[in-house]
Amino acid sequence: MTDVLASWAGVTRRYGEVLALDDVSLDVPAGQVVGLLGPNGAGKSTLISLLLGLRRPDSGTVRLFGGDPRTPSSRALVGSTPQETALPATLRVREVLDFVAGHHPDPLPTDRLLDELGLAEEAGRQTGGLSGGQRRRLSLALALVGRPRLLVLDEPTTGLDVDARHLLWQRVRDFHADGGTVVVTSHYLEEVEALAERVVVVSAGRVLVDGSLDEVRSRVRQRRVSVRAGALPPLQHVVRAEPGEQDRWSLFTDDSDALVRELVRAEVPFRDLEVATASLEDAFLALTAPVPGAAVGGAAVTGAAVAGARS
Ligand SMILES: Nc1ncnc2c1ncn2[C@@H]1O[C@H](COP(=O)(O)OP(=O)(O)OP(=O)(O)O)[C@@H](O)[C@H]1O
Repeated sequence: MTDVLASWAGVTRRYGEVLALDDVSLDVPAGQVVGLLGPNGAGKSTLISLLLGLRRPDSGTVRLFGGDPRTPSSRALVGSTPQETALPATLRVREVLDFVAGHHPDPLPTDRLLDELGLAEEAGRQTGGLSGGQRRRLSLALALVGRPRLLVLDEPTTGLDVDARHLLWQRVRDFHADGGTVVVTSHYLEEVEALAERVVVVSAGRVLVDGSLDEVRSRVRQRRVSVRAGALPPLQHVVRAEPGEQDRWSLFTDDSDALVRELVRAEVPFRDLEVATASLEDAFLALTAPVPGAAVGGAAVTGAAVAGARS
């Protein structure tokens, strides 16, 4: 049987009136890199905080290494970087890392870690004076120093420049190549693409899609074709149609070439054609639209009906 390192089973969690997680079930087997992808407020951080034993579910069960996430022996095998890194401002980079290393039975050599994360020159600096990127890298070093089996990263590179982001990703890939398991949250498709082999799309507290990177990529990578047109016929290649100002339509599609050909073939008298990459937020909306199978033209019928009523 596959060794499951982390699991949520039928988990629901509220904050007062807010339903942050709604009956979520997920398993993370050993050796996998799982990306939790979703817009702000989707429930990603709540999933993580339950896994780390920082919060309890209202119902359902969360397991870490098969046991209660609050058990100290389980938590010793997890390395995590919280979203907001709170470091003691007056301590030096090496002091903080040595201090945390001292709490683990078999820590990684701290000099090697500082080197790998591009922090060797900052080793003698107080953490209060570090840049955002340096703080994130130190935070990853702290997560790795105890040789965890599971690495939990909550939006690890938000706000970082490209170089800092790539360096951090590389270290996470190395961890995985050595057999490590990773759960990483992000609202960047790019980050999830760089790291994860399996992607779980979370939105409004629910799991929308759970599949391979390729599978999820094909469902969330959409184009927005924008045209001015009075009325639209049903269009097969439209996943979702959104009316805008002055007869403008935003048509979301998996295949913008095919959609434009379809518009021409249907002799739609469109003007001001624009094609752009749809945002992930738009893709999430398409995924939550009540059209089974996402790539069918049902949404276009709604759009056409709206257009017809308006013209
Ligand atoms: N302490 C809290 N009190 C009240 N509501 C909260 C609290 N923490 C989270 N929420 C709400 O629960 C929902 C899920 O939040 P959560 O932080 O888990 O989402 P997220 O996907 O991690 O978003 P982000 O990317 O913005 O961190 C949101 O509606 C959020 O506003």
